[in-house]
Amino acid sequence: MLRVSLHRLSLSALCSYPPRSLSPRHQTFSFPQLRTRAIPLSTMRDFSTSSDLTTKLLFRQLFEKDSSTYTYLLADVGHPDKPALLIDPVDKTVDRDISLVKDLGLRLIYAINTHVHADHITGTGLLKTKVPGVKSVISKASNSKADMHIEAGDKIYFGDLFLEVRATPGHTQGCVTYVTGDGPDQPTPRMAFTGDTLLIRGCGRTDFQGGSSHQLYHSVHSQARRWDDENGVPILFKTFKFVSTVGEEIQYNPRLTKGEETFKSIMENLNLPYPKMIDVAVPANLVCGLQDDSAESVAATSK
Ligand SMILES: N[C@@H](CCC(=O)N[C@@H](CSS)C(=O)NCC(=O)O)C(=O)O
Repeated sequence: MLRVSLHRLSLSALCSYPPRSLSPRHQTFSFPQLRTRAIPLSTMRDFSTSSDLTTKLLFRQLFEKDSSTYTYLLADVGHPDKPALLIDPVDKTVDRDISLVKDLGLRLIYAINTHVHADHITGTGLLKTKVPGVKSVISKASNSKADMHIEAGDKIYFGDLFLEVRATPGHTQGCVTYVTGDGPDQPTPRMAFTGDTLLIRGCGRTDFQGGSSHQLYHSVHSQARRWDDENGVPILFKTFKFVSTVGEEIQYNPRLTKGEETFKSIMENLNLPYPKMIDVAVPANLVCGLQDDSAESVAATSK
């Protein structure tokens, strides 16, 4: 599933927050600055938006029903190229995503994963075969194949806008959260795409792929808690509701409002069945969803 989530990483990575400054290798991802007209954010209905957000950032929340995955499309429509990125695309819905990108006149430049998913096959590899120039992105700590390996503190530019990378370990090894940029020209309110770690009134399971309840708990309580102090970063995510905030989850999340020992006990006793696709999805997602560089995804070839 794709939601706004937190992922698992080392303590040193967590300590790297706030993000370090942009290194030259990341500056190569930026685009020249430009602005354009307002685009309404019809899917962001639970909190107010500023003029910055509505004039520059195009945002769409997309859904894949079989795995209940949310994919997010973001674009800088203030830039002449309208550069766009997809966060957590699913192989089954790649054609839908490409159609939308075309309809909106966007130029897709990145296909990004929050982590190595266990419940669906990523669409990043397939997007690369179908859309020239698209680069796949995943965290270095995930030990997965991709064009770009990011880590805490990195910035991913699309036009004048950017996402900050924050290490949020706990659900899987290498989980990261992507947070929209901070600054006078960046959209407000800021948004965090947490994948599966922090969910609205829930959190990702921690019983496989190097999951750790201890790390997940500290991702939220030692790190994400501070995000609200910055600007009130809302968490955009899936399942029943569209939007929450880090602060709201810290106050009301039935798992994460408990002490760490109680949280660990809750997580140890979830008794969830393994995701149906885990044996296919994890190996596939370690190689961008494609067994090789052909245009067929693992899901397509295994049917
Ligand atoms: N029904 C799904 C798997 C459901 C599941 O285990 N979800 C994961 C995220 S995908 S690995 C999870 O962390 N759930 C947390 C929870 O509290 O349910 C399937 O079979 O695909």
